[in-house]
Amino acid sequence: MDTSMSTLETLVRLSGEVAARSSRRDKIGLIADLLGRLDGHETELAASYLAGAIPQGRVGVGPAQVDALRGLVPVEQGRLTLDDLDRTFAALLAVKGVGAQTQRRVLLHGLFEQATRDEQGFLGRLMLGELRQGAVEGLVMEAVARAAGLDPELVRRALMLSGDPARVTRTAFDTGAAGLRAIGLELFRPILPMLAQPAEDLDDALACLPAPDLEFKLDGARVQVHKRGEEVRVYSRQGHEVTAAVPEIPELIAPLPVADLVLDGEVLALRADGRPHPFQTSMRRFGRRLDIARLRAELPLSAFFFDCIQCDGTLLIDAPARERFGALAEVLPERALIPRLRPSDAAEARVFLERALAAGHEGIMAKDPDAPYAAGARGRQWLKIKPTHTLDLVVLAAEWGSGRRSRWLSNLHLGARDPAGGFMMLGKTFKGLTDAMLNWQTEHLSALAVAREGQVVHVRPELVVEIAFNELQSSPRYPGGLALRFARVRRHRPDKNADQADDIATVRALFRRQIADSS
Ligand SMILES: Nc1ncnc2c1ncn2[C@@H]1O[C@H](COP(=O)(O)OP(=O)(O)OP(=O)(O)O)[C@@H](O)[C@H]1O
Repeated sequence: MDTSMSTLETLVRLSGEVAARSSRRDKIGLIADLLGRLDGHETELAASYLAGAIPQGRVGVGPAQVDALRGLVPVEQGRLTLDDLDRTFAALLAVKGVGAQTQRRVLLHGLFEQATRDEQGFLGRLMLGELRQGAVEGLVMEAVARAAGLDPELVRRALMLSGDPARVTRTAFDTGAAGLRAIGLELFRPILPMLAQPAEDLDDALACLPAPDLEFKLDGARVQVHKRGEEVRVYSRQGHEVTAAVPEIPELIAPLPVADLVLDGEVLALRADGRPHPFQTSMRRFGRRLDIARLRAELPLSAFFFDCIQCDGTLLIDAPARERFGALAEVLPERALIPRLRPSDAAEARVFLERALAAGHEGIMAKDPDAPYAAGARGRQWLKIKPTHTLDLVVLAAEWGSGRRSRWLSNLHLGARDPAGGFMMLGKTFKGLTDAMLNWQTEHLSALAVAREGQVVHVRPELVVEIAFNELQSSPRYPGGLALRFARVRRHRPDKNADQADDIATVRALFRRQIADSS
């Protein structure tokens, strides 16, 4: 390796080069070259940091602290090694008790004072989790496979199960294919959820999956539940532990007579008549830390499970969906199973969709009964069928309101993700926002503010919002050449990261379909 540069400097430079290249092969080649040149511990650290993951997990540093650290005078010539970083992260986690804050500050200052300007930027993003993107992780894992001469599928699977890029890299280089195959699912370490693709409508879904299983699509929060013996923990879609907020789930799952269990499902608040509360109401319970007992009496949560990833010592991830659902039906009481049907024809499917909508639900899912559980993937094995068009977009800026709304950030500037990096603005809206939502977004967006320009507050592109709209129109005003018509906010999606928002390719595909439908 280039001995005139420290390993951190090399890594940061490479990360910039990878972002600048558009070809996936080039990106993988660059990363694989670096991994091949490093040795031992530094290889696994490099893979992990490039994938945006700190092997020790979260280091508990917030945006304000990072801003202060980035204000420190940088060095001209980098000298930090990846081992230096690793030691600092380990030390940060080890400090506890009286004086811990001061000690943490000293450690962080020590690190940032030895970093170049670019390294400071990289470290900040790494600690805030901003580098952790599925797409980048995929590239790094392919590079590991290439550098270690292994099947990329094997590496991808090991990462999916362990969620730990450093461990997968170490195993790939140390014990190869046999080691990777031995990596199983670890209880109490959530895996990425399988995701769905939108179908245009029921006919489109049936054309794609002629003999699907249909399920209600409930509008709540995704949960992954792990159980070992009596111990049960619940994780959000993002992999954060939320057990304390949803005591109904451990109460339901802990007594089940199986040694271990990993379940996938949705939790939501139902009214006394069994119809769902609006999503925002369900979210008042989910993710809550305080006052749970009181709120629980007022707003009880119900969990509905639709997948079983492990049951009683058997990993079911590669088993066909029908088998996984069979396992679910065997262990869970009927009331905790998602309403589900294998329709014998299109008419029966339509009745099921109408039943779901009449019961106040969002739509239905069509699932391939033979498909394995594809963690982290958004494929055609799961199709979602919803009657209205919605997109998950990212807030790029917000404008202070006027009149009654003058104390709130109101009009949102919305962008779709650009797979080449950044976001493409598609329009603005202040419609659909209740006072509670205005309060919430004003607080959250203020914390993300980076610059002010008159009434406009530019923010870090992190908040995802679900936008309903009537149609797309071509527009020379916006960089993607498209704009939303009659856009309104359906809800904030704090459960999603910006890299999970819809991308411009999805928007363009919608536009093409719209043109085809109207011609
Ligand atoms: N029966 C079901 N099977 C799978 N997912 C379901 C089901 N019912 C509700 N859901 C929810 O729908 C989502 C599936 O759609 P997708 O994978 O596209 O996630 P999403 O982007 O959050 O979708 P949306 O915004 O439409 O809820 C899941 O994440 C889950 O939270």
